[in-house]
Amino acid sequence: MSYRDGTMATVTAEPRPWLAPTASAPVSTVVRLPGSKSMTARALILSALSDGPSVIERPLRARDTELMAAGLRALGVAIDTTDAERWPVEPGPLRGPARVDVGLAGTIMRFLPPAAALAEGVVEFDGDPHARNRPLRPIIEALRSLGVSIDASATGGLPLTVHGAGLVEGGEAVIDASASSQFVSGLLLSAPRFTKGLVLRHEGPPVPSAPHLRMTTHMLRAAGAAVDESVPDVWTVEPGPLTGRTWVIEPDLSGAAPFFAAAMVTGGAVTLAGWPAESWQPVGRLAELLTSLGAEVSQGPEGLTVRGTGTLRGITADLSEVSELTPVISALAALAEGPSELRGVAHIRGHETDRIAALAAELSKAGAGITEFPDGLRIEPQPLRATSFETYADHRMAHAAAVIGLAVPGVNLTDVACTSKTLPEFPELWAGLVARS
Ligand SMILES: O=C(O)C1=C[C@@H](OP(=O)(O)O)[C@@H](O)[C@H](O)C1
Ligand SMILES: C=C(OP(=O)(O)O)C(=O)O
Repeated sequence: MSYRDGTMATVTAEPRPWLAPTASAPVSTVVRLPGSKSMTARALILSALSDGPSVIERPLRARDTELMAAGLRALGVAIDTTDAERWPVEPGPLRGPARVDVGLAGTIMRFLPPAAALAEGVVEFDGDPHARNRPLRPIIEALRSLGVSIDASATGGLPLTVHGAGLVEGGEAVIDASASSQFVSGLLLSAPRFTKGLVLRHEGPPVPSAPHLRMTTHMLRAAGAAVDESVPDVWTVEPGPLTGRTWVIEPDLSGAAPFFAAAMVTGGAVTLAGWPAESWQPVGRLAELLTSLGAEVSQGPEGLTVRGTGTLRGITADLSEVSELTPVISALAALAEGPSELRGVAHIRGHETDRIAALAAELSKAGAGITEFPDGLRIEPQPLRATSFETYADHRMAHAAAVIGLAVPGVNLTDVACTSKTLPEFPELWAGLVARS
């Protein structure tokens, strides 16, 4: 059997030890960052499932999105990623056999299998060693209940094989999406193409990352789908065509978080250029959190600006809506004037690494007082010290270490290359930021 191979774009960079630069003056600058990972991923899937061509403007070009594009190409979609600013997508009949490398991307391992189920032929999925530990079983079981044939590992995750039948019947499904909102997003994104559409009901502890679910439903509607989410924990997607269109991707708000943190730690100001007047990302929640930590947040024609005030307060916060911000907020908490308690994020133990355990271990090594809870951390600031900071192949652990390094000389990251997951330019952008301080 000959495979079209979606694994060729894998850039598993060699570990790159890195001494985090320390800031000697306030960081004050305007940063230009690439597009949102989450929006780029959704735009790629929706464009691939549309009945005409699309263009993705200002996409994120990073490991997660390049692997997503490679996976879709392996299924027969033409995606030209030559121009960093503009990716034309030409959908074609989805077909296997194909192999998809998901890297360590939750978006790929949860968004692509439902699309692969629409293909004709066998589609195999695997990824980085740790990707095999990330939760997947609920979405696989939901797909099976919708009539899709899938072989998964004994643990219910990767590696897995989807036996695409060229169509998915669809209908009603029940899922426990408390371990990841991406289970819901993944099913909804392909649902307009299911013969009967989808009525998906969540049963279990609350679904995290509500803003990401809203991003999914907004983008589905923008592509012409009829979606109803008026009943809590129930999403209804009518069957129907998706329309090709131009997607303009917003700058990545979570990717901007460490840069905003740099302004806060150094008493400077960082503006994220190109921030839209209306956003599909949870900018209100981020502004609220940074303000309670002591920052001033404002929006103007130049972009979104975060200003450090010289005060960094500890906070008590439920981060379930914006859980991917936990590492950077934890770094700020470790440098704050008083203790913080960050809760509501049990599911981030299933992110790129067990982020609660990883933050507890590395912040303790740096000298902070840490109490670990099943769903979060209490952080007691103490004078911090030089340390070897393990990054666990997790881009956001690297961001957290970089933020601490601004204030603490001698923070040595075991690897900064893991930032290529969402921002390959991170080390250079960060060094430039500090050099200008
Ligand atoms: O749908 C998405 O694009 C994402 C949803 C969230 O996942 P979880 O709900 O698993 O936290 C978020 O943390 C992740 O970085 C991106
Ligand atoms: C949780 C994250 O990623 P993923 O999309 O791989 O789940 C993240 O980027 O913080």
